[in-house]
Amino acid sequence: MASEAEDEKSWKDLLRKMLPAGAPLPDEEHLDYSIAVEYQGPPLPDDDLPRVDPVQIDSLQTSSVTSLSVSDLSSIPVAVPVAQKLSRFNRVRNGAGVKEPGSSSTTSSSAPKSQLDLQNDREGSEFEGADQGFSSELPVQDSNPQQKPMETTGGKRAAVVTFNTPRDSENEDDHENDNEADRSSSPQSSATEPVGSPIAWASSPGRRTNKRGICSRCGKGNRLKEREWCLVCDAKFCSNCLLKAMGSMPEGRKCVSCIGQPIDESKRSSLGKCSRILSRVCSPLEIRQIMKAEKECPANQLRPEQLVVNGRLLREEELAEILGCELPPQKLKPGRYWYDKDSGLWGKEGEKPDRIISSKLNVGGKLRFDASNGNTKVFMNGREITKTERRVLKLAKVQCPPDTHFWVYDDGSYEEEGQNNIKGNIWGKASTRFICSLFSLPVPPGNQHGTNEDPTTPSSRSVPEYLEQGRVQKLLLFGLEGSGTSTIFKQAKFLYGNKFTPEELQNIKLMIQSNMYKYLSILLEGRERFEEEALTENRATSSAAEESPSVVDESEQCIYAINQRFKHFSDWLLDIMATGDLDAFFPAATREYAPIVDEVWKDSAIQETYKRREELHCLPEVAKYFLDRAIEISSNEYEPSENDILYAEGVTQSNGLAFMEFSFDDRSAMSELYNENYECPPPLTKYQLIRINSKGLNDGCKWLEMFEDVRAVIFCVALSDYDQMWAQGSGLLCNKMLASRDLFESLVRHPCFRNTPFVLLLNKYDAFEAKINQVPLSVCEWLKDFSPVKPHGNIQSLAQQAYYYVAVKFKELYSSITGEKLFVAQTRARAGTSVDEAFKYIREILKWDDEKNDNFFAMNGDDSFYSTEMSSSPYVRQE
Ligand SMILES: Nc1nc2c(ncn2[C@@H]2O[C@H](COP(=O)(O)OP(=O)(O)OP(=O)(O)O)[C@@H](O)[C@H]2O)c(=O)[nH]1
Ligand SMILES: [Mg+2]
Repeated sequence: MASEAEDEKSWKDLLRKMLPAGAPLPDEEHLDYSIAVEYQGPPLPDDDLPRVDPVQIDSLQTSSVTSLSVSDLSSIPVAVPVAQKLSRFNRVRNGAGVKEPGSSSTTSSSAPKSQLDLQNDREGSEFEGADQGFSSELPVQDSNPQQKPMETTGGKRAAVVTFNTPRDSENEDDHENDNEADRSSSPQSSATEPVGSPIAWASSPGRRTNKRGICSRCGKGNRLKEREWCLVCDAKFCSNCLLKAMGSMPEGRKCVSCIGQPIDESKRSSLGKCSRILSRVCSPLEIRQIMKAEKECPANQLRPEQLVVNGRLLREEELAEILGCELPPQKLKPGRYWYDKDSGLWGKEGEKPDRIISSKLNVGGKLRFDASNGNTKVFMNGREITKTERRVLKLAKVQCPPDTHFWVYDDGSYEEEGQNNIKGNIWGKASTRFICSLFSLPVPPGNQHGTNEDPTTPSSRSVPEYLEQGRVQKLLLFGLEGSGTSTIFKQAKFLYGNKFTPEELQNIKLMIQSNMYKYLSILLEGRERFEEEALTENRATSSAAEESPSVVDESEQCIYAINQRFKHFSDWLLDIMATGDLDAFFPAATREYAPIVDEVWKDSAIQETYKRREELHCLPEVAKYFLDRAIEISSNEYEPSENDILYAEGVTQSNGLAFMEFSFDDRSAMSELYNENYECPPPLTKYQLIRINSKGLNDGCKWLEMFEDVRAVIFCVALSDYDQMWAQGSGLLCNKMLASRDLFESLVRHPCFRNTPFVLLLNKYDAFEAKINQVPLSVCEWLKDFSPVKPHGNIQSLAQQAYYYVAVKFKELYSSITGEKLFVAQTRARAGTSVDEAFKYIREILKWDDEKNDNFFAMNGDDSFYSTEMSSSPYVRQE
């Protein structure tokens, strides 16, 4: 390792070469402002830089520290041609020291390097400022009280622009580690290590704290700051230190001292993916080179000894064969895999198939029967298949009783072992390919097998998209009956361009028409009940009054009475409903009976009955919406409007499971930032929205197990349910909000969703707003502690306060189970904009979650813009 003196000399030499002949070396005063001001020793010879001992820094007094704010910097000319930027880049590549000589602000042409640094610093500072705006200013928690004055001005963290030496950062790290021994050894090491050399700190990884967001080099920052990670040692750097620590990145993002070393495997998925911070400090051309090197350089490649296939370690040539084949496994990571070379199926050992790769590769050992840990007694090419595979085969109508042995070829054709009779093509049907995609089973890429299905059926229409399963993000939408999941689902369909086909529209029309009869029959039945009750009451009161039985014209006295014609119609309809034969009469009867439906609905007896709709259990809110238009809806020409479809019940209730695929414009403010250096934006992310209604859930939760790679669970709760009762499976009535909470809890605890983020949609906010002033939230046992702050002098409405309170209750519950943060959004599902906002919010959560996992952007969930933290809720009654 070069000594400090040598290192300083070498960068000074380099600087001289870069400057015009005879130009003086820039003085030190812009180098590290805080340090330069502090230096009070005798004048130094030109070649001797002030060396500041970290201990000395510790002892600095606040008064002697000058900080330069971002606004000060803006007066310094900062235009830097690309060539200069590159020359700086190369300088770092050459391993020159990192303690940057500054330039005088007036000699712009003679000091390209330090101007760039200033620019970088400025950019970094600006960004940090923006960050703070986003995070509502989090002060850095610094455990070193002496250090604090260095960074504070007037009690607030100033945007200090310094060229911090690693000595400083070590020092800060030391404090964070509380490692006295380390600290005392620092001055000594400064004698042998070049000040500011990345090697100086990189060779002592023990010094690095894993504190979120703290730069491993300068020791500054907080958990909200963007950082770039070293792919090898996990050290992280702020935008100021990034290039100094990583140099020209010949193997991608590695500290200079980590070059040549294999990457940390947990970061493999981020190879070649540029981060925002990098795109800020490098030009697009540089980024392209770095990303290419990161993906392609030998040191970052998988090594054969990292892979076991069918129980055997791979050899060099086998790995080459896998990686070089036509259809290699994507994103291959070290691990144990199984491979069926006849079908091309490939998966992780003990798991269901993950993808289909090229067949007939000579790699690994022999496929074992228990390779995927199946227990179905159904075998495919000798491997016992998993339950999910069997379920999908069954849905695809492939006969597979126990002890079936299939032989599947790489074109998808299959036969029973030893029968020499091809029975069909497993992936031939579009519907099968769709089901595979839904349950995360692989399908051959491309539509190579054609389709023998009618291209107008929904499943075959969308097939090419389903095949791109790698990029589809599954969103599971749940909720208790009536919470609004199907409304949200339909809104998403309208919003994101999924049109209903003419066939679907026709079915919806029939459904709306038949629902109308259903609603009317509920009203007629209720009317009968109310009439009987009223008459019984009448009889009781009149017999008590007169003591003598008299003939009373009962029908005239009761507001629930209807005329004979209506009575006939009512009896006929209720009989049909009782036998469950409604569909047999429609649509034939629809037009014929439309006038009488209209008349009956407008009849005063029915209107009186409707007034007591709270007592009619199954009458949905939308009954009036449709019955008011009975004639129009019954006509042949009727075409359901978007609203009709939205309000119609039953549109999404097939098997308790409905799905759709969509994508929407991803260019949020954040993604624009991210992509600003790229010519072509990345393809739109596809989402698959899967709605399971609560009936489907009750079914032993069998569906859940099949959705293992869900990106997010969206749980929908109707806010206005807090005063509603609901019949549980056992028939017992309970508060509907409590029932929702219990269902939510059971999903959160479900092992399938252990690592899946949850988003809670508190829906029906409009109905909630209307109700909350009439019915106190505390009628729900779980919400009885709600104590609103009096509206007087309080800008938040009662509904808003109540909403936050409910959100917090769910958040508390969620975090008590998972220790994680629950994301909450408010919706009014009948309004498209509200649902659109909710999905955009969900999209940001997914991006955030991705970035969190990729370690690119270590932001804590607590800082979500949408946070409704407990601490922020003043509505929890303080005991
Ligand atoms: N006022 C209001 N009504 C809503 C809202 N969201 C849904 N609804 C209505 O509430 C009723 C139930 O909504 P659905 O979307 O069918 O609820 P679900 O979750 O699908 O329930 P099931 O279909 O019973 O499984 C429908 O009449 C919707 O029109 C909302 O935000 N505000
Ligand atoms: Mg519904």
